[in-house]
Amino acid sequence: MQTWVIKLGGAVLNTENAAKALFEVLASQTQAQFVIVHGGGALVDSWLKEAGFASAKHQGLRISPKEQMPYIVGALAGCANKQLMSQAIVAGHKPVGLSLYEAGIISSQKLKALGQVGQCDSGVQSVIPELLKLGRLPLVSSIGFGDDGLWYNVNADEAAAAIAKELNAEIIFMTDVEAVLDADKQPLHQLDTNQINTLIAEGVILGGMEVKVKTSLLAAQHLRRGVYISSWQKPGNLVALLAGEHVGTKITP
Ligand SMILES: Nc1ncnc2c1ncn2[C@@H]1O[C@H](COP(=O)(O)OP(=O)(O)O)[C@@H](O)[C@H]1O
Ligand SMILES: CC(=O)N[C@@H](CCC(=O)OP(=O)(O)O)C(=O)O
Repeated sequence: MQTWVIKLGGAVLNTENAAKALFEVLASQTQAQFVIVHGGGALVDSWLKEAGFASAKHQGLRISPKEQMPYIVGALAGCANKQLMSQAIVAGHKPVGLSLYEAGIISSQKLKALGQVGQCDSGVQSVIPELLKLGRLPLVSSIGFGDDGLWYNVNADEAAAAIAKELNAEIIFMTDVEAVLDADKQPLHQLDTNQINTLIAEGVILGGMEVKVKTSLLAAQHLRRGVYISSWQKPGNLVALLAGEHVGTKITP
């Protein structure tokens, strides 16, 4: 059976029942098995603000000082993961919440200047195949651990791509916009390497979307086929994408 990794942007948690609607669609798609990798950037923003921290991003990645990590881990591996778990249960799934470590990924520091931001390295054995055999729905946060036992904040798009690679699975990125938009805010149906580089250089694609298109491109190159970025706002998008139809933006290798 084909395995699909679905990257769910954290903003899905701000729209009531949006995740539940998506999980209901997944429950109806019995021809495939699913692994959810989720973000929660907006939740991290609010938890850090409430705790009195300033938070900055560099090319879409949150600079993560050690002293902020308890809040970042609490928001992502705790609150966001467990909120999604609630909605998955209500939609009829039997979810299991995981961090990247249990999902087979070892993390390490990406760049000293970014603090505890992690990259995804060589794997440990993943428990995901066994969970899928048991009919469970893995819900993976983007909190990683290193061989050194330190915890890391990994961008959730990068985390999803690493897990898809590890599982040899298909991947879909579901975010809060219908498609990648051009300078006139019109949806772009397809993007290749050259167009991506140009739009980033022109400042049309920036922030979280910059990480997403770069990561999608790497995933597309690995899979040797197009990878889609679309919105979780219309759950029907997921059915169409699984059926191989065009929704949102296709990133081609
Ligand atoms: N060219 C672009 N087209 C669409 N969205 C863009 C673009 N450039 C930047 N963005 C921003 O990227 C956001 C999606 O990235 P991000 O917030 O990281 O999503 P997610 O949490 O789903 O991973 C959009 O909501 C939008 O604000
Ligand atoms: C290093 C880094 O940037 N980590 C992200 C992890 C969460 C995330 O990626 O959430 P979304 O998918 O909702 O954007 C952050 O702290 O915001």
